[in-house]
Order: sequence, then C-alpha cells, then structure tokens
Amino acid sequence: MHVQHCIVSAPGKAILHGEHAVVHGKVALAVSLNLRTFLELKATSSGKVCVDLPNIDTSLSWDVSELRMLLSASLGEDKETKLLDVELLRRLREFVGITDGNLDTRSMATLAFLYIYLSLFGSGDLPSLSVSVWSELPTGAGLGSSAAYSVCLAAALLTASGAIPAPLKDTASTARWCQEDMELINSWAFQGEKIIHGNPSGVDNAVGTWGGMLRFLSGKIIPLSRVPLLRILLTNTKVPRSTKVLVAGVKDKLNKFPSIINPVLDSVDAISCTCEKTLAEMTSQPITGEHYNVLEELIDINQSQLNVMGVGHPSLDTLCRVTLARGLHSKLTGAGGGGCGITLLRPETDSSVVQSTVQDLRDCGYECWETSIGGPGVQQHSPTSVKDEVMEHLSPH
Ligand SMILES: Nc1ncnc2c1ncn2[C@@H]1O[C@H](COP(=O)(O)OP(=O)(O)OP(=O)(O)O)[C@@H](O)[C@H]1O
Ligand SMILES: C[C@@](O)(CCO)CC(=O)[O-]
Ligand SMILES: [Mg+2]
Repeated sequence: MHVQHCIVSAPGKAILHGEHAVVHGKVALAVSLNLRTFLELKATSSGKVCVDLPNIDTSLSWDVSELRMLLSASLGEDKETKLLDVELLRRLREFVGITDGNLDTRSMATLAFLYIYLSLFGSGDLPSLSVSVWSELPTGAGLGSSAAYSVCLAAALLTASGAIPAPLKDTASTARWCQEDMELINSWAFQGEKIIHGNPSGVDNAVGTWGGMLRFLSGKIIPLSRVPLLRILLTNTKVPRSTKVLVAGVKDKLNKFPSIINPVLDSVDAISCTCEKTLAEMTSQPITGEHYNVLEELIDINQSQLNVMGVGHPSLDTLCRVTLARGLHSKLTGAGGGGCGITLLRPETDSSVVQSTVQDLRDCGYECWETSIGGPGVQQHSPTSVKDEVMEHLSPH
C-alpha cells in the first residue's frame, strides 16, 4: 500500500479553569495556544516504519513484517472504535518493552504511535512510511503536548489510510477537515491520550482538534465564539511531572475523602461557569475593571482549590507570589505538580510591568512567553507554508 505525503499541525492548549474537575464530569474552559506540534508523514519503499521525535531524542524504526506479527485476525475492522483494544495494547507493551507502571516519555509516545498505526492500517497491507514530529510546546509541562501529538498522529494516519480525505487543494497553504472528519480525528486522538494519560477527560484533544476557546463537559464540546481578547503570560516552572500520575492522585483523594473532595469539584464547576458568564458579559457590554477583578478572584480561588486537590507545587506557589508582588494573578494550568502556569494581564498592564515580572520569573529559573490565544485547530499544510525552522526540525539536512 502506498500512502500520501502530508504535513499536519495541532495547537497546544491552556486550561483557564476546570483541570482535574473535568475528569470527574465538571465544566472546564480551555483555549488553544499559538504554539503548535507539527508532523510530516512520508511514503517510503523501505519496508520499514520509521519514527523521528527530536523533542524527546527518539528515532526508531521497525520492519513492516515484524509489526504485522503483532496483529490478530480481528484487528482494524472497526475504525470508529471508542474503547481501547486491550489485547493490542498488551502486545505492544510487550513489544516496546514496557513493564507496568513505566511512564517514560519515549515509551508512551511510541505506544501511542504504534497503536494508532496498527489500528488504522491493520485490516489491509501495512505501508512503509516515515513520520517525524516536532513541537514548539514544552513536553510534559501542562500545555497539552500529549494531545497535540495524538491529534497530529490521528489526522496524518487517518488521511494516509484514506479513512478521511486530505483537505488541502492545489494552491492553498493550509486547510482544515470537515466537522465529521474532525470528530473522527478527535476520537482517535482520544485513544492516544488514553494510552499516554490513563484516564483523560478528552478536553485537551478537543482543543487540539477544534482550536479556539471551548467549554467542555463530559465529552460535550461547546465552542465559545464570542470571547474577549485576553492577554496571558505563560510560565514554565520547568519542574517535570506526569499528567497520568497527577490525575490518578486526585482520583485516590476523591475515593478516600468523597465528602470533602466532591464539594471542591462542584465549586470548581461553579468557577468555570462564573468565568464563562463574565467572559460573555465582556463581549456584550463595555469591559470594565470590575470584569477583570472578577477574573482575577476566580484565578486565586481556583488555584487554592487545585492545592486542596493535591496538584500544587512549591514552584507554582512561587509563581503566584512573584506575580502577585507585581499585582498580577496566576494559577497552574493543565495537570499541575510543576509544569506551567498562566498569569492574566489586564489591558492596562504596562509593558514595563510585564517585562519586570518576566525578569523576576526568569531569575527563579522559569521560562515565560506572552502568548496570543485561540489559534486554529488541526490543519494540513502545504510544504512551502511551513516555517523553515519547523521544516529543519522535521527533515534535517
Ligand atoms: N513532541 C513530542 N514528541 C514525542 N512525544 C511527545 C511530544 N509531546 C508530547 N509527547 C508525549 O506526551 C507525553 C507528555 O504528556 P503529558 O500529558 O504528561 O504532558 P502534557 O500533555 O504536556 O501536559 P497536560 O496533559 O497537563 O496538558 C510525553 O511523555 C510523550 O510521551
Ligand atoms: C488534568 C487534566 O484535567 C487536564 C490536563 O491538561 C486531565 C484531563 O482533563 O484529561
Ligand atoms: Mg497531556
């Protein structure tokens, strides 16, 4: 089988409110970032499947014939399956050499790739191909790098398998899939997230697929079309952590103290709903300082709730303290336990205040970006439309 060459990308995300609570059926508000993951898929005739993941120093290849041995007769028949195929996953874990509890970056990324590749191509000839993925996002830092990776894998492999058409027409530089195709991409990306995360809510892959700002509740995705332009400072504390471990920790706390933790989760839900209402008001009425005061208070309360859930970290306390000393309010974003935080910048926040804050945070060893939010979801690119820097990482000379 010969597959088509394609380049796709998907955005990372920041969660404004509702991380962790969303895993337990509460509302989350999430927004795409202008930092993206790019994937290039090339057809080859080498009889091999090659994967290059430069962000995590990984370069692997397998003979198509050895991958075929992992398939059982029943595989690949249902391209819309919602449940993980535990038997395929068990074989892949054995093949990749993963023992239970092993969460290393390379194994998780390899497992997600092989699972989607074999599931989508398993019913026919397995094609030789090479896939390279490079991201502008920090890996494992709360900005949805696993979801952007999974969305890119799903979009490229579904397109290559012919399950969905390539949307890019002759002269266009970028193109997006239709709603139905995006739903299929999202459902396969969710499988990738399950492999990497254990028990994901699906909010991260939804933002990676659709982009923009979303309200997410129990798998239901509502795009928020009218949102004010928010200025956000992103800070990476560079403290490593694993989303899978943190999500499991909150579940343990909930099981141990249901009457204590359930009300916290309900309260987070109310934070997301109040934030959504405030954002809506900011697009239908003149924006006032009071709107920003409310957004700042919600950030402070939500950060305290996340600490109660056990997903805070001293590095994040430092972020909140350092920014508050400049009058700015911050919270962790994503799974917490280190990783990234967001700081809300008011429209009147002077660039000198932002610069001094960034300097204070750099002095703590952190990395900062003032970012624009609401970038497009998954898209296909023509090779000439991708920045040279990105192409250099995808196909180094
Ligand atoms: N560019 C990439 N190349 C290869 N693998 C990646 C890449 N980005 C993410 N991954 C995979 O995703 C894993 C990180 O996922 P994890 O969910 O822990 O963090 P995150 O998605 O960045 O944060 P959060 O889920 O809190 O938003 C890595 O261990 C790796 O397996
Ligand atoms: C911590 C969490 O709520 C967000 C991770 O970005 C996990 C999830 O929703 O899958
Ligand atoms: Mg993740």
